[in-house]
Amino acid sequence: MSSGSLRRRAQSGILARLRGHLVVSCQAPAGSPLKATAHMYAMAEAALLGGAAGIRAQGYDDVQAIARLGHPVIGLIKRDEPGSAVYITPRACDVELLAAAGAQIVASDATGRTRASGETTEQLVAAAHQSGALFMADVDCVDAALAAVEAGADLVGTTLSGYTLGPIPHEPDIELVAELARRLTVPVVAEGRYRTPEQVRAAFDACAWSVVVGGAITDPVALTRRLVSACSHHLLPETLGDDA
Ligand SMILES: CC(=O)N[C@H](C=O)[C@@H](O)[C@H](O)[C@H](O)COP(=O)(O)O
Repeated sequence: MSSGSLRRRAQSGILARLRGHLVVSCQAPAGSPLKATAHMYAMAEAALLGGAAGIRAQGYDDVQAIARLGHPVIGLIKRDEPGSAVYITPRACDVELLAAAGAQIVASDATGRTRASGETTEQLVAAAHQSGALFMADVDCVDAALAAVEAGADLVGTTLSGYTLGPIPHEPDIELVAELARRLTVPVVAEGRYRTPEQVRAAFDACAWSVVVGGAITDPVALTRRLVSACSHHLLPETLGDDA
């Protein structure tokens, strides 16, 4: 058995560690003052202290640092490529890098949109498996999920639901979680716009394997904005100005 297959067999224990648990996505958006590996590492430590079972992390350096904490890591590399809308781990070489950095699971766009490289989901799955990692398909709909499982994905996330067509909804897509859990035999991860304990519970009620929460925990800029929008200075008539 190749070293990749041996390592991958060990990784299936990773799925058991995530079952029924919260995974926290520790990623800082471009321009955030928190965009540094040290900050994301501290964020991951805080999430684990709070009871998260795993971390979703972006970029080689963050994945490598966070993997040292000894908990399951879902790794991805976000990269815009000309001529394609695919930006989550678009290439097989990204998959190999993430596995080398210590990600036991590599997440990649599996929406069915064409990758700039022309590589297929089968090729990215093969790269993950040869590197000893599991492949998480980030999908937006049922058809994409079915195709990803056919291509060999080990787990499927609703990560990209609401991000491939029209305006981004406010609520998470719990219906998609329920539908995928009914139709797939691989674990279904609920991800995207989860903000409250009620939503997390609803995802588990819909048979999610794990729930990934990002911005509601790790984006203080967005969290501050939400509360600032309720402050009374927004309600003052403009004519009063700041000195009133
Ligand atoms: C759509 C996309 O690019 N999602 C990314 C995937 O890695 C991240 O930016 C999200 O933060 C993550 O999916 C968690 O979602 P939320 O931050 O909504 O809890």
